[in-house]
Amino acid sequence: MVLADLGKRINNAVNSALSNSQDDYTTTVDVMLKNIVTALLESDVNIKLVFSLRNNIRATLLESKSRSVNSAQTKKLIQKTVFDELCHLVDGETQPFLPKKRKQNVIMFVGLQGSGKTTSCTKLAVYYSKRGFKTGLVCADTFRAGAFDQLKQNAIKARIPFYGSYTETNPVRVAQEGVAKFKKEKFEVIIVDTSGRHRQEEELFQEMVEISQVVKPNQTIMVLDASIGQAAEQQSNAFKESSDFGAIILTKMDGHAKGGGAISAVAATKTPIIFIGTGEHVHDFEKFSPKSFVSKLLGIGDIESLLEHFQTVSNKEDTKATMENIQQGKFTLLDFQKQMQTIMKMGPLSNIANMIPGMGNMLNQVSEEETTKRMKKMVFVMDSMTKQELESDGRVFIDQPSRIVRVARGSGTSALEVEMILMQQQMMARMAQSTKGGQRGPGGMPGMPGMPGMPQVPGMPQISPSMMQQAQQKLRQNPGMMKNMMNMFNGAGGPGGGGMPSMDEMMKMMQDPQMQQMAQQFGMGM
Ligand SMILES: Nc1nc2c(ncn2[C@@H]2O[C@H](COP(=O)(O)OP(=O)(O)OP(=O)(O)O)[C@@H](O)[C@H]2O)c(=O)[nH]1
Repeated sequence: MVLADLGKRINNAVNSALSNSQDDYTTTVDVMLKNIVTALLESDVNIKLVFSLRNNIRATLLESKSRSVNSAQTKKLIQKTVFDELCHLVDGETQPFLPKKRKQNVIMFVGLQGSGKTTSCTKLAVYYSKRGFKTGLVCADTFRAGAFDQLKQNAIKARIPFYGSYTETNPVRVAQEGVAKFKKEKFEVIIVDTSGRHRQEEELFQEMVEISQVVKPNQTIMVLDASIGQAAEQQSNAFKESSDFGAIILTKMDGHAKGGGAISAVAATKTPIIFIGTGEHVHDFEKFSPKSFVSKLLGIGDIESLLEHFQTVSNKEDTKATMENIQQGKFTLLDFQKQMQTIMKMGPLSNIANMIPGMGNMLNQVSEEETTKRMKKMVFVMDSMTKQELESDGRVFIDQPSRIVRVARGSGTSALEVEMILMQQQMMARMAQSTKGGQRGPGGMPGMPGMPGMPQVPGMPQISPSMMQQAQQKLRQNPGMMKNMMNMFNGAGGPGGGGMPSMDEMMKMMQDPQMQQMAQQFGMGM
């Protein structure tokens, strides 16, 4: 998200206030606010909204009894007040409609041409379909040549049933027939894509009114391109007059620094933003919640979104099989392959890293391109294994090293690269073994790819023997560090400790300065 820069600037402003021991409390608050205000205005957030945020933060902080910025209580108050006010800035404070299971929910899309309507229709269809709703897509865009083909291609790729016509030119009739067909077939979510025009024409508004009258949507969603920044407010007001939409999807949040302006402008209209589009791929779609958004913006991480995202891209059957294996203390190469494929489907790694507390800068270590290349190689290696090898615990390769050479040849990699993958799978298998019998739960995040073995996040530098030696030397020179680390691991794994850390524990460790120092020495950025 391009908004990372805004988040960094706000963070810097807060952090320098927290560490300021020279100025008095009021001056510290004012300097912090000046920096936050400048950052928000430069991100195209409406000036009135920015000043209201500034006044609210100032009033809350100056009302506080404590006047020393050094007190832990004041520090907490500063952080909490800024966080809450940023949430308030992007919160429409209205609850959107939520489709109900075993009911027929019709959702109609409206928006200008090129805003990302068709793409978002498919993304939403995939979202609901992955959550067990029987979902269908109707293309009522008869205006743009190729619109039906676009929706059809997207729908086929995503395996979503669709309806449209190459010959019918009346969009109202297509919408009516499509919805009627899906209703008859007991579909639970029926999404209707309508045509967009390049400007807000009377004719377009009339068409939307007519379609709405025949399909009687339970929810109308307006799609807005975030790159228009605060102009989003004016555009959504213009649409509101003819189409009573109850929710907004903001697209192209990946490509524009003005996204913050668009979100706050829309929130000011009290229409809930339900999703944001963060790329062209069908899975580049995030459920919008003010807290999650601000957490990610400030680099606090957002496990909720990560799990949401994982649920959308993962194959339920595969995840279930892997979880069953882990519970029995197994982690086969096939499990590893499936997890890798899921990670690859999760979209740009920087998006994922941003959701994990403390991992936002992981990719600074290795470029995104290089990371993806390494991950692809891992998938190629596993694709070159036989079914029997994949379903094994990996020891067949240790017994017959000639298999390693064969796989390396088949995947265009080296024997060393194959060995590295086997080593990673073995490490995960050992962790699975340690969780056997449910004594400590699966550890890490259930079914979360790569998570049980955080140090093996693909793309992160591998630990070479010489790095290990250096780290050991550093540990010998600094026994306190070792003790601290041991304590952390011994305390992990729930009551009794000594086990695999849970996700929460893992996150705490990752944020611990000593752990971060350790990780640097091992050549792994956190
Ligand atoms: N980067 C990025 N591109 C997006 C996003 N959503 C859609 N797009 C791209 O925006 C372009 C327009 O998207 P469409 O879905 O065709 O737009 P539309 O609103 O249906 O357009 P009409 O059918 O002409 O009204 C396409 O190239 C999409 O791939 C997003 O969230 N991020």
